[in-house]
Amino acid sequence: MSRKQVDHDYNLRSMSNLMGERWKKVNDGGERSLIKAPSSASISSQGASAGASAAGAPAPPPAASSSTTGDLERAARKQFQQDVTPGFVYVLAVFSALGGFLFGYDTGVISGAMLLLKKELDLSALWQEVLISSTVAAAALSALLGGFLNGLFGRRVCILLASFFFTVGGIVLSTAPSKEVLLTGRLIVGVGLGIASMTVPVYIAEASPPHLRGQLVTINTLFITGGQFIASLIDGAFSYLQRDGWRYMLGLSVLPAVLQFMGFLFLPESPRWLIQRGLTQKARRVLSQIRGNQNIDEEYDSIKNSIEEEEKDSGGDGPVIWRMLTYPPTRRALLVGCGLQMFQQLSGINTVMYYSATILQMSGVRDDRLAIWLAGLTTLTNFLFTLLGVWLVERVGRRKLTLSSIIGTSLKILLAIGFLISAQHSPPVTFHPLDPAIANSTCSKYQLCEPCMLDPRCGFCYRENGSALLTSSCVPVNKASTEQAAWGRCSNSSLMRDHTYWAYNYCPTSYSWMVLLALVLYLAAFAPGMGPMPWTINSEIYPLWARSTGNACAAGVNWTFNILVSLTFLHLAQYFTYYGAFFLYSSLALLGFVFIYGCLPETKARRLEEIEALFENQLCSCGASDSDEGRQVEYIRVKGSNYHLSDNDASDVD
Ligand SMILES: O[C@H]1[C@H](O)[C@@H](O)[C@H](O)[C@@H](O)[C@H]1O
Repeated sequence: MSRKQVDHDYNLRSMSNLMGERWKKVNDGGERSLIKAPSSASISSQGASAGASAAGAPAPPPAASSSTTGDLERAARKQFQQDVTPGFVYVLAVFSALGGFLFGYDTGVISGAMLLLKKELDLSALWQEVLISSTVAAAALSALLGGFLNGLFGRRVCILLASFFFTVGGIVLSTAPSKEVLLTGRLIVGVGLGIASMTVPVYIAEASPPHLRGQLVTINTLFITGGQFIASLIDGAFSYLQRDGWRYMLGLSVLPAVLQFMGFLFLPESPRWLIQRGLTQKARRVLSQIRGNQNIDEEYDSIKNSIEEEEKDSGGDGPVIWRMLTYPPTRRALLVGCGLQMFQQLSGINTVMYYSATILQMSGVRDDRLAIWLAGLTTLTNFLFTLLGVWLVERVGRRKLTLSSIIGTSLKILLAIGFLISAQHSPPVTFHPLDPAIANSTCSKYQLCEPCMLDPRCGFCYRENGSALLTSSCVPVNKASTEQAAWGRCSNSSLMRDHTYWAYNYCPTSYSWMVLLALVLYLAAFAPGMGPMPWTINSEIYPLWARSTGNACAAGVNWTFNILVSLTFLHLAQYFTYYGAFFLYSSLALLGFVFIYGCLPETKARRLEEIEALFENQLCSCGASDSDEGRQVEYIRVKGSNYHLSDNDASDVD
């Protein structure tokens, strides 16, 4: 029997297991059960006839014509999908995804808060870096710890714990009297972030029906990007409140955190975790609650059997990570999961998310506030295009979506080109001050703005007349505040009248629009695929015994590369120039494409329990199973036996 045939049978078996004895009365007594991963065509054509049929209107006679039969199938499918997706699973997904919202909010809000904090608490550059990166570092560690906690206490307790940390962290931050207390608050929030980032996708995946799983888990990333967008609005709005504005920015996260905590007091534990812990009665109750009191016997049995099978296969005793590494399918899944998270971060998303205001300034947007609001435009783009990802994930599948997205992220090259053109048109230094103290400084040696701006000790002071730059000089920056020069016309805001400007970290240029356009295009490519898919795919590729640990490791990799990329970005830009840094990110995206093309199998519409089989072959032979992607299995219960629609003429049905 060919592999394809085996796959096909396997799928038939598992799908019919999943569906069990779900019968739908359609038409005059003809009984059928349908399942099919919805294709775009089928979705869009579920029109009025389906609605009428679902509403109980009489259906046309069976087998009259293939189009009538098609209507019936669509009606039955629609009815069926309505039945298998009771609203409760959406409530559960949304409350869980509040964890994603807090992830986005807390990582996003700090950049705007920092602008105010550094002035009010007189923070040095080191303290600013510590406050920003401490949260991400704490998240990396607690994501790893979260794997252990998840296995031990379950998903629900972990989400409760995460929202508790978010709440306490938010309160500490908003009331902090000193930078040390602020650091404590940021660390507490980081612990919550790590736990939430690895638990929420797992919890949603374990509670969702297969045909909606991708979409529901992707909602979590939608909430992450939504959190980042709201954070940028809040940053913009409170930036006008020079005193204590940061307290509101940081403290507002308490509201969604409390909401999530309250919600999870009432939401159930993951049925899969309960079965694994032997709490079978409870698991049954929860499963039927999530499935809207439908008959869950088959689903329950199939999860239970798979868990027992998995445990036999899982390579015996020892710590889970060891068993994962010594059992080839989980080892491969782990490599794919961690690789995806690594390439997500290496594509440089957080250089854009955390530094977009700075990038815009570097590209010549002079006004602070304008830069903050334009940064809001980039977070909005990220959010809107993640929404596109939610829509696409069950239609085109994870693999195609991820591949096309990572290819698109090499659009960062436009960012590089924008910076390159600006650098090539860098304004010259036309005025060399005579003061001996300054004349001997390194800054006075630069002939162009570009090298002057790349040296953190120097800034560009110039006067503008229309579009012409006059008397421009490269002078040392004031060590106490980068907002002024150490000497001369730009050392004091009262002297900076008469169209005189101080540019630290950027050069005046007329190519800012190109950078903004490149940012938007890059995000439009990144957000539907590379943003959500690493989280979604990780939530589905491990067998249950390895799921917590696999997700913990992958989330740990995500946070670790997050911190590596965001901390090195400004230094990288300094050594390789901005365009050099962006060229580097573009080439890493191409490397990621090769990895994903070779190693990522399609998991769309498969039951969590059958995904392990996708990793049974050598790693990087997954690309070969491309043909599976288009496969859609449609089952019709025809007078008592399973029937594969594509093998026969539709008019044979019933
Ligand atoms: O998937 C998310 C999302 O794309 C965010 O915008 C980004 O900041 C995170 O680092 C990433 O993990």
